Amino acid sequence: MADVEFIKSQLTAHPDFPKKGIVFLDIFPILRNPIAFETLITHFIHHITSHTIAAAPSKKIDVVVGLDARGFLLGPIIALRLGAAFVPVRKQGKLPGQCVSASYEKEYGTDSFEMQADAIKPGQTVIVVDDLIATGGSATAAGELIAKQGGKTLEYLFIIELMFLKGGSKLDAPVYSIVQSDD
Ligand SMILES: O=P(O)(O)OC[C@H]1O[C@H](OP(=O)(O)OP(=O)(O)O)[C@H](O)[C@@H]1O
Ligand SMILES: Nc1ncnc2[nH]cnc12
Repeated sequence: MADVEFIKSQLTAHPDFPKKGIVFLDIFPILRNPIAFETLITHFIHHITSHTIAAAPSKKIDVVVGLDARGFLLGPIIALRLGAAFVPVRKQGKLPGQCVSASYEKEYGTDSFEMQADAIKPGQTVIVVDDLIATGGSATAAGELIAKQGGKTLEYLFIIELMFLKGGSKLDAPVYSIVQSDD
């Protein structure tokens, strides 16, 4: 648990950003500190190998999906360490070629997500990685895109979970978060 407290100690809170009434939790101080960043990635990998993969029927993860934009800072590193593919979910209009799309509402607005149509093959096992879950709108949309392609989401992983918004209850697979915030 010392690593959890260390990771938590790096986070900063910014009241009324990007809108009045939102307390924005910033993960970038973790990335500025190489020891904290390494602790974070090692923590995720330990959880994924000892719990997620151990519980998976196929005993492997084929694809790590990262959400635009802060999920891109974590997903590729985790994918490389697992020997898995990395697939981005991007905000609408950024990906070339045929895409699947899903609209969603989040804590401070609405958006649309896309994934390249051939990015996940039917039956592949997938985990979704992002910095934070608030309402769960973003993660729900990502889960829809994975399901549309026949992928099987095993777990959603976040650094931070805003417990009071109960976003995890909307998702089609279990949530793992390192830090749980009640305010
Ligand atoms: O659970 P939700 O209510 O959907 O909110 C969580 C999402 O909101 C933030 O991203 P944001 O859309 O602000 O995009 P950014 O990473 O590009 O700043 C955060 O990084 C999550 O992706
Ligand atoms: N409170 C929050 N802090 C940081 N990112 C967010 N994304 C949605 N809500 C957020």
